[in-house]
Amino acid sequence: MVLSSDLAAWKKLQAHYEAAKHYQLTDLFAKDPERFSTFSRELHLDFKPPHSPTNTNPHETNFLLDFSKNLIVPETMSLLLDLAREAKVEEWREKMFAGEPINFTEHRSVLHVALRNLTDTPMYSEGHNVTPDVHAVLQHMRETSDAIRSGEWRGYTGERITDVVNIGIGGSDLGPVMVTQALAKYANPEKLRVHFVSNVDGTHLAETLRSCQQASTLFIIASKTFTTQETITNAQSARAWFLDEAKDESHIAKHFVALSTNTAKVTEFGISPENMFQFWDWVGGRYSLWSAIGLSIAIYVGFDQFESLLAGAHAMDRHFRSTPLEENLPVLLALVGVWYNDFWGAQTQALLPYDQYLSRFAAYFQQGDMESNGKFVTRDAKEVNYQTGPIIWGEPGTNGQHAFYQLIHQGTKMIPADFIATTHSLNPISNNVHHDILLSNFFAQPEALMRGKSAEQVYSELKSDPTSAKWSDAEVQNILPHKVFKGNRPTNSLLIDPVLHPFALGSLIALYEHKIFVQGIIWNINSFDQWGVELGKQLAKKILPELQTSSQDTAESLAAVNSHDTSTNGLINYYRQAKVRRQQQ
Ligand SMILES: O=P(O)(O)OC[C@H]1O[C@](O)(CO)[C@@H](O)[C@@H]1O
Repeated sequence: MVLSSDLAAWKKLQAHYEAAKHYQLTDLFAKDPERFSTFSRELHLDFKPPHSPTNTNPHETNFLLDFSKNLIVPETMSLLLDLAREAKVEEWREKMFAGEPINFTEHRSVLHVALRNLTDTPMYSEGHNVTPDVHAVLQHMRETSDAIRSGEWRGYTGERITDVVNIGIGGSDLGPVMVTQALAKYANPEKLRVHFVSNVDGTHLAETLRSCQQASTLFIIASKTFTTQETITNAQSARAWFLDEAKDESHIAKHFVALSTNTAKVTEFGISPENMFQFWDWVGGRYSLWSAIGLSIAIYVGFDQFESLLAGAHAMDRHFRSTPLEENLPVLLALVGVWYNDFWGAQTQALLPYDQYLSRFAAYFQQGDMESNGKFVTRDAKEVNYQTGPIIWGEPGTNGQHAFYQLIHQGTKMIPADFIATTHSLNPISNNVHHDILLSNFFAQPEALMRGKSAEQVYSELKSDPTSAKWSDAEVQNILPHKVFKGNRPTNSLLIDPVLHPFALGSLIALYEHKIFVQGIIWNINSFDQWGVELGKQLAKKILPELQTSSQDTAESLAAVNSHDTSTNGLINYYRQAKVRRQQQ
């Protein structure tokens, strides 16, 4: 396979689209009373970590995926399933689980699924059983997080740790940020706070450290490569801040730990090997929250909760690996996404969690999806002639409703949207009235997007309203079109039952990870490398020395930089002049 658009099912879908583009969702529902049951799936997942009999957290969850409010009929789904089979989704799925080096541009397996394999079943990365290695690091994480949470781990003055600062970026930040927010209910921030510093902008570190004390702060330097400029710069500045107070470098051992694959660089930084948590190059950065990168999560909510998160993901892995495509939730989500992305010309995919705990969910999957599937050549190095990964965006409901939903309802773009909610609130305050209101919006928005509001409906509303009833016909005709909603806008609704506990969250994240995997296979791209982030980094390295000025420089004497295009030169020179002018004042 070279171009997916050459596949027979792709061509059939193109032909099918010619009929589908006239579909009206309301008609499809009117014609088919069984539509909801045809296009929805319930899934029960459970899995108990076999080696943790004392972990009494819930280890089961239920999902209801309703994809009936999509511009599909049974034939659409059957063609999309044909496409998945023709693209060899099942074979590639097996290759991933078998640890084959499917990330071929970096010669690596893609084995984040092994990180949540809490059983003794061997999983191999290119012939090596990684399960014992994974379990050993998990044990190290358990011991360390227990010691920090219990107060056994003390800082250099004998104080207990009250603040943990994770310094990392991209996959070494976004997952722990998202999950610690999502599981805040399970934490005790009065005893232990976590902070995340990612931006190389000094403001991020400086503002974070304002509420921390050296004697009670633990820094986690999270970097797979341990060469990422932002992270190493922040780590060096954190080290300087710490030593400014602690003075003696030997105290670093109690205040700095590293999460990395790069032992040499970690040692060079001054962190001892026993404070290093290993992971492996078969863990992609954006799939690494399940690895040692999750240490801040384990410290914040406790290792048992972290383990339950892994168990939830493992349960979803089992579902993904063994369930026929027709019943497979990640596959179904992926296929519906491909339908809009490649046949309807949709450019974006909104993720709209009606759950404040998931406030960073869309931000997390911006990296998860866009770094994975933002590719323009196939695995066989041919330029695609179809769309690959969509633009991912979103905010929690109901906030989004008061911000950007106007465009989703009445704008000119098709925005497929996933609505996500739980059946129960972890905070059923005021007799659960908040959750009922939240969920009434969760149900209403997809309904409104589908049904819209016709000119006739608007007309009768205007006529029955005492103010507008007095309007002239001309006035009515002038206002009326502004109040029309065309509707027919597609959505998925995902209900999680009962609550967003760690197991459920783990399953949810893995659901979207596998969705991204399936789409990447269908587009015949390598979803596991990220060369697209390199060029900007290379140019920044070249520019950095050009920004240097000396204390002798004046605005008049400063030589102009002219090694770039005139725009880049102009911007750099403006900055250099501003620097020098400031130093002259
Ligand atoms: O963990 P590291 O090596 O510091 O990398 C951080 C991030 O940088 C990237 O390589 C590029 O943004 C991501 O894939 C990765 O998550």
